[in-house]
Amino acid sequence: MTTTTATTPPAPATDDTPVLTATGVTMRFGGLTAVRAVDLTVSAHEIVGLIGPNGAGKTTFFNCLTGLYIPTEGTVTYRDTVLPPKPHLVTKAGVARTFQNIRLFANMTVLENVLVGRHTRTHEGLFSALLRTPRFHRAETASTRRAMELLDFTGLAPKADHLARNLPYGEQRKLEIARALASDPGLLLLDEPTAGMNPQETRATEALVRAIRAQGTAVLVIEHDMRFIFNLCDRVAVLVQGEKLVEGTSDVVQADERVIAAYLGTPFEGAPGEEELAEVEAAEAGAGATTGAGAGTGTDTAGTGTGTETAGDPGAARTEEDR
Ligand SMILES: Nc1ncnc2c1ncn2[C@@H]1O[C@H](COP(=O)(O)OP(=O)(O)OP(=O)(O)O)[C@@H](O)[C@H]1O
Repeated sequence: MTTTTATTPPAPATDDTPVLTATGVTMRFGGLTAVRAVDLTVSAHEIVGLIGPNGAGKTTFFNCLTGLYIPTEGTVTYRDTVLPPKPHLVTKAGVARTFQNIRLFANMTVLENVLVGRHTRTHEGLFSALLRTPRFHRAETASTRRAMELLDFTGLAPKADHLARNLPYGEQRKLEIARALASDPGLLLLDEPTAGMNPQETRATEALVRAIRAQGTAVLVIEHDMRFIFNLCDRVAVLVQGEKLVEGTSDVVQADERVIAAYLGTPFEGAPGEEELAEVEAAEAGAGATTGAGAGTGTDTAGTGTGTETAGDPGAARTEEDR
């Protein structure tokens, strides 16, 4: 089994083959154009960031990529095949995602949540399941083995039997990622994976995303934490009022005056991450804690006590069962 560590995995060999190609994607809601003629590619082994102010159209763009919305105009292809406008078929094609507001099955165990994410990769029908055929048992065993590998990978294996709703907030976010990975995606879309996390959890998530890429899955990530984005991403695209303003490496985007004016404000001083590093190291020294993408912090950073709410958007906090 593979376990992630805080050590940064070596960057994989460059591969310019695009896995995702969005061309001229436009999404209108009545008179509002939320996304306007956006082009974006993500290559195999790339980590690409999508940033922009609130309401810029980032999540709407994700929804267009993943079949939740049918774009008013434009096309989205994954490995040269146009993606169907149905979320489960998009997942089956190889594109998985997490949501800004955590969507777990709160009353199912951690392992069961990941097994749900496996369903697009299993082919056993209802008949086979009802009769509990040997073929069904073999498929079930293989799914459980893969789910446990993913829990090990994300550091959640010791909590496989816990109910999802009892996990601390940061671990719920990790579980969402483990569940998305269960469909064996070639591209993973993460919508604000560190929202509500403390610096230690954010750093662990950064290591986890690198480890995901090292295993061959490209990543497109929306995030408001600019240090996370600029430390992590090979390329960053900036959306403002539905349009792509700039796209480039972290250095190029951070220095772009239009991006500073529209979104970033004052440029960073000093190397990104230094402040967090000092903060994390102080916390770790104090707590004698282990670090690493796989190490859950056990901290309920949302401060909700329930483990089911999101910090940034409490009104929107919900689980699959709430809907
Ligand atoms: N289903 C919808 N119907 C109507 N308008 C919508 C819908 N979804 C999003 N919008 C609008 O589209 C615009 C873009 O919203 P979106 O949520 O994509 O922005 P965002 O960049 O993800 O913002 P945030 O960073 O706050 O999550 C907003 O003006 C929003 O109100």
